[in-house]
Amino acid sequence: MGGQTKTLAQLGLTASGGREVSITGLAVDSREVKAGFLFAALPGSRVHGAEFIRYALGLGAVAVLTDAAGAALAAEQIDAHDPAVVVAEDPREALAGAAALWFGAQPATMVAVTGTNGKTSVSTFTRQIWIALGAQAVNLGTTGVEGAYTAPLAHTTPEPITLHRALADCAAAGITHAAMEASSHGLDQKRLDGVHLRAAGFTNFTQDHLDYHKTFDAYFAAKAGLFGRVLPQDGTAVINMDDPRGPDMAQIAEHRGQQVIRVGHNPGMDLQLQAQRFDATGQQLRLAWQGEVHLLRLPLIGGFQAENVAIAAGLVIAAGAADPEAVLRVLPQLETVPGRMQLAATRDNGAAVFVDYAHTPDAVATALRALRPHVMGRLVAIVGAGGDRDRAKRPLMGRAAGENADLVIVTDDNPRSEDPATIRAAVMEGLATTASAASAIEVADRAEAILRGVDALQPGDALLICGKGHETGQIVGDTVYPFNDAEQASVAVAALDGLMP
Ligand SMILES: CC(=O)N[C@H]1[C@@H](OP(=O)(O)OP(=O)(O)OC[C@H]2O[C@@H](n3ccc(=O)[nH]c3=O)[C@H](O)[C@@H]2O)O[C@H](CO)[C@@H](O)[C@@H]1O[C@H](C)C(=O)N[C@@H](C)C(=O)N[C@H](CCC(=O)O)C(=O)O
Ligand SMILES: Nc1ncnc2c1ncn2[C@@H]1O[C@H](COP(=O)(O)OP(=O)(O)OP(=O)(O)O)[C@@H](O)[C@H]1O
Ligand SMILES: N[C@H](CCC[C@H](N)C(=O)O)C(=O)O
Ligand SMILES: [Mg+2]
Repeated sequence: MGGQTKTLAQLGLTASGGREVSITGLAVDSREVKAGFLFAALPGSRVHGAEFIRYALGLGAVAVLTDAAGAALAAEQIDAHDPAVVVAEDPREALAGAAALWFGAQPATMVAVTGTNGKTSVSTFTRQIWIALGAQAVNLGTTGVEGAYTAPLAHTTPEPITLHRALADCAAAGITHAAMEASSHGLDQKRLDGVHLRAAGFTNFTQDHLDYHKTFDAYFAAKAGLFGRVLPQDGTAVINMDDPRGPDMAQIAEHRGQQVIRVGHNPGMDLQLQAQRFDATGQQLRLAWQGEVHLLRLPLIGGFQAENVAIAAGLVIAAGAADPEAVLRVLPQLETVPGRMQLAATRDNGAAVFVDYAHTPDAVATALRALRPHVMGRLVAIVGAGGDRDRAKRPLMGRAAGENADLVIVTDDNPRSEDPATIRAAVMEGLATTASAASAIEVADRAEAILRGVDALQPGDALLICGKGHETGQIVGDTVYPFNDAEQASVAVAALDGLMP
């Protein structure tokens, strides 16, 4: 980690007995420990990280950060080695603070966004607005670090060491503005508690990740932590009040003394979406900032993208510096977020093929309904659900597709360790009670599903390929096979319209 050393005190940590050591780096996984490191032995969902203390000491760890249970496990493993042991009530929170202090720099102006759907879209639009206004900006999340500096990320909200390394790299590259995604896992595990936020946004709250959170209340509480804990009191909350849980989130923010920018369709909103008109390539939007009306064109498909744009505009305004009128003036420059209602191909007969990342019941319904006003003919949907993820959402995704498309093709989407046929059956089961049940088909091979979906398109029809968005692989077992929905859409159109050799 760059040859630097820091004492525990410099990282805000106090070891038992007041022991002080200098450390040369931090690791959350024992396998990544190097000589002189602090090993954060965290309680996990499968195993307590403290089980690996002996291993970490063998690799040269000189300090251990853990909780009381971990300290008891540590006592059994500390023999010849004598590390400094920091016992924290919440070691994940302590690690977040320590990682922030270890890496030091982060972009001066940072905002975060949470919500079941729309985080990548809002953070990407926020970055695009900042860049249009002349700032050096990035977004960080599902699609990596993007914008004026780029780097890959494996998670939507990385654990604190990876996150603060990325933020420090951004700052070193001259990035002054960053918009990040706050996933519910990330919030629950306090991964972003060391980030200095000016503003935070909330998009919506519907079903996902119940495999991890177990209940809707626990899932909501994790998201609410962005306003109730991470965003400081002098920060500004930007809340989508159209969502049924928006008012609850606004109340949590106000209770903390935060300013609230309200976004929504109803009168009285700070950013009010007054009217939208859709056409084949985008939409016309009447958007008012505190009563001042602006008419603008967005080259974006889907009414919900205007909501995401309004939240992004709210975050840029909330983060300060830019004049709100200037923010609204650059909105027509926004571009489609890769894999979010992205026009991937057009058939010779004019029918369009869109790729979208809808992987929750609400997203499937929202994306299909949003496409409808842009389309004159029938809507064809390709849908599948991921393996090793919330099982309860599968039939609901099938139903959402069946209720909102005219023809549905059910296929595979990252079955991972599960039996793909069982996942497809659960999606089909949800479809069974819908109007599209009779015409629905199951096609295991995703490339073939796309070919058949494209083949079904008549003039004026559109196909929405749900679930993979920007992804470039199909995960079967532990193998990632190259797969790209947008590419497959182009291949299918070329094959059917006779452009293939
Ligand atoms: C379910 C989940 O969030 N797991 C996170 C959690 O791990 P865990 O509690 O499952 O860990 P565990 O396997 O029980 O092990 C406990 C501890 O022992 C450590 N360990 C384990 C083995 C070993 O040999 N040595 C060792 O030190 C582990 O690093 C861990 O700290 O704590 C770890 C350390 O902070 C995280 O790396 C890990 O994220 C894993 C990689 C993950 O895949 N998370 C996904 C589900 C995730 O976070 N996704 C969200 C949401 C995306 C979305 O919005 O859809 C994201 O932000 O990406
Ligand atoms: N405001 C919204 N309301 C409802 N659905 C939305 C909204 N924004 C996006 N979606 C749907 O959710 C999908 C994923 O969007 P996006 O990637 O922005 O969400 P995310 O919250 O970052 O997802 P993830 O949890 O995977 O990080 C989109 O492709 C679209 O189908
Ligand atoms: N961040 C989400 C992405 C899901 C995308 C979909 N293609 C799937 O694999 O289910 C998750 O890991 O649950
Ligand atoms: Mg995302």
